[in-house]
Amino acid sequence: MNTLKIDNVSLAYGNGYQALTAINLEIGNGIFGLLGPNGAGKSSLMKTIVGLQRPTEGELHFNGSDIVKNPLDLQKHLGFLPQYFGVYPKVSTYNLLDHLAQLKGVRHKQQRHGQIINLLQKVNLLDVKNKEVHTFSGGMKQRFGVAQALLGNPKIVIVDEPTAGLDPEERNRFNTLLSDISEDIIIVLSTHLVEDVRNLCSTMAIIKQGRIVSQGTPNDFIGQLNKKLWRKPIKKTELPHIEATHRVISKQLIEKVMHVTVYADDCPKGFHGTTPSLEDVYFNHL
Ligand SMILES: Nc1ncnc2c1ncn2[C@@H]1O[C@H](COP(=O)(O)OP(=O)(O)OP(=O)(O)O)[C@@H](O)[C@H]1O
Repeated sequence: MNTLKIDNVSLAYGNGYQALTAINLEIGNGIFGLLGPNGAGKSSLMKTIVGLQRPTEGELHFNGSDIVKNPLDLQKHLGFLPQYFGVYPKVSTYNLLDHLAQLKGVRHKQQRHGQIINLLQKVNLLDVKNKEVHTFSGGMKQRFGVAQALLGNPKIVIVDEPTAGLDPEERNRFNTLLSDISEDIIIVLSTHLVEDVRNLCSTMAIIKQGRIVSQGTPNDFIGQLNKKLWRKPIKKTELPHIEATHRVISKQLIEKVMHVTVYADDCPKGFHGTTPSLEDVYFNHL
């Protein structure tokens, strides 16, 4: 079992901006979802974990090792899948993976070959191993991204907004792949897509303005809202009054009719009970 322990971590940038405040998280094998809106501090936390930023305060340990003092103790076990890839040089998929594997320290040619073929099979790109990556579709590029992140058998993989821009089929395929590889390693998934967290993550935290506002399992989160959410279809003109008198969690257009969901201990007049979703939890915390 791998462990990443984040104790009381704060980060202020050079201009004085406080991006993270007193973050405490303990993460084990499996997919951990870090959910938050744009600007909440997800990338700042990822950069601090991988050692690109030194925290202003607090400690980080990976498998017992102090990774603020010795970032390499995490970096040599790290795979990273960024949101977007840059432009690839005009080399084949196989050769690019071979080059990246060498950079990751996989020295023996035979060992590299075995790993690359195995990974290409896993991400379903073996048939196109001689094609250049820049000719791939978005989904194929993301699967290539998984293969490069897994070179050198990492113990922790950081994934930043991985399904942005993928069609539903590719997104499904990608999520299944991520789920398959997560058994023996830590995957930290940073995203603002609630559905991905719901489908993939065994544990999760919501980050807002640099602070963790809640953490637990998706089911715990949803359980907190049981029998607390009420819904009804409304005319748009009714919305200001409802917002002034209720705690509105979300507004959704269904077949052009606005449906409003509110939080309350008892069912407000004219509303009916609705089953909470992780999205409701997210909106409730924001
Ligand atoms: N180098 C920097 N110097 C100063 N402020 C920064 C720096 N990098 C990020 N910030 C600020 O820190 C805050 C958090 O940014 P961060 O990129 O961590 O958010 P995020 O949750 O990853 O957002 P997004 O989903 O948009 O990438 C933002 O207000 C951002 O402007």
